[in-house]
Amino acid sequence: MRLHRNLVFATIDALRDIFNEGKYADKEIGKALKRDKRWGARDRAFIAETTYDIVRWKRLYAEIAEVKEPFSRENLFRLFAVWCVLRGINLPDWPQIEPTPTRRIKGRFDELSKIRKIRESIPDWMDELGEKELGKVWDKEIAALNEQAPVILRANSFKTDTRKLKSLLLDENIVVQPVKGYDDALQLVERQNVFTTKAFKDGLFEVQDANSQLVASFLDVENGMRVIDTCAGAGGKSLHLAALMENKGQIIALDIYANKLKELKRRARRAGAHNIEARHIDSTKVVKKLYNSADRVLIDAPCSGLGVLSRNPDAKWKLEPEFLDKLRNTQAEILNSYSKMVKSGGKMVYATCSILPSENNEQVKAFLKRDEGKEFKLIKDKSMLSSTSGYDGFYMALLEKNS
Ligand SMILES: C[S@@+](CC[C@H](N)C(=O)[O-])C[C@H]1O[C@@H](n2cnc3c(N)ncnc32)[C@H](O)[C@@H]1O
Repeated sequence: MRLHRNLVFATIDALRDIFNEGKYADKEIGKALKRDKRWGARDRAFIAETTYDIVRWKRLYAEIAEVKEPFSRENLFRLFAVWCVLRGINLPDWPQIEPTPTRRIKGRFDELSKIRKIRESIPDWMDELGEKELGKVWDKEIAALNEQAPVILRANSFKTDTRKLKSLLLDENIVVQPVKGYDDALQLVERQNVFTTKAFKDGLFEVQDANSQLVASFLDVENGMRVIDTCAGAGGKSLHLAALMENKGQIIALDIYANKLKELKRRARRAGAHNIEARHIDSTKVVKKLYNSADRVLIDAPCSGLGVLSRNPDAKWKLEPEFLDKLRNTQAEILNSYSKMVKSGGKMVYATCSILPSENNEQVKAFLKRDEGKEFKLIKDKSMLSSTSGYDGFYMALLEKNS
């Protein structure tokens, strides 16, 4: 592989802002990609994938390169040199890149790979927590979460189906395959930008992980129901619920962030979902008004996101144990409060994109024991691991309120 100086420099600048200024990887990559309009698909893929790789492997590479944060520009180039050597790419003869003995990098890699938290490039606390909560499974799970996530589409059943969409995408030179066990899912054979396709602009699909596509179906919705998506964000699940309900009935999409709901409305228009009403939670009144009113309630709770590390590797470095404690309290409060929106005989799904029992089944168990949960019973739950499914880690529990 021949390395292009301007692409590498853009990558180094993005890494500087992500590592030293705490910026979000997806935003910085987006900014970097706008630097030169002449860059083609491969150039853009190089910047995105190299940046994500170095973010993912920050701890391992920093230990190999013997550099510490905050990283100077020289340090960032040393991390980049490690990336090159471990991928078998010849180091370019540039003044920014110190001549580094390849053998030394490989030797340190072999040595350091014996220690899991360094091999898997995660903070000490995360490794301890993963082992405490998942036991032996953690070893395989964290390895799977370090793999690059596949790109999965959800065919929008209002407008198309997987067979038709596959053929339309092929006309745009995008090859996809159905995913067994996931009715509306198509997997990209090769990573490509799908957002510029006509099919996307026409609202024929959303990009959504395969396991995430199981959540809306778990809620057991029917046409004509009143459904509340309490933590709707930009609407991934609301859009899916609207499709499952064939636009019949009502979906109320709530979130504490108005900007996310604005994006939800834009996506709903594109998808042709007309039965979603977005309501910003700007006071407790918004929630209270909805008590005992819904046939179905979805709580897609804010969580650690440990199940989606392959998609958001910078979460490894942004998450902190104290924040996780706060999140668990928020999850319990949300369960207490939003469960009140369920009508007698109605159902509720509590879901997270976490793999930690303390955010998942243990939250549900504790809820069922509290006063707020005494009218509910657990119908079924499902934990999805990345190491066994090949997709994001998710949890979902279906609960029913007594009639
Ligand atoms: C896992 S994300 C939701 C993703 C979304 N359902 C989707 O499918 O695209 C969790 C959401 O909960 C929202 N949130 C956090 N605290 C909340 C609260 N107290 N009430 C409602 N929403 C909350 C966050 O803004 C975030 O959008």
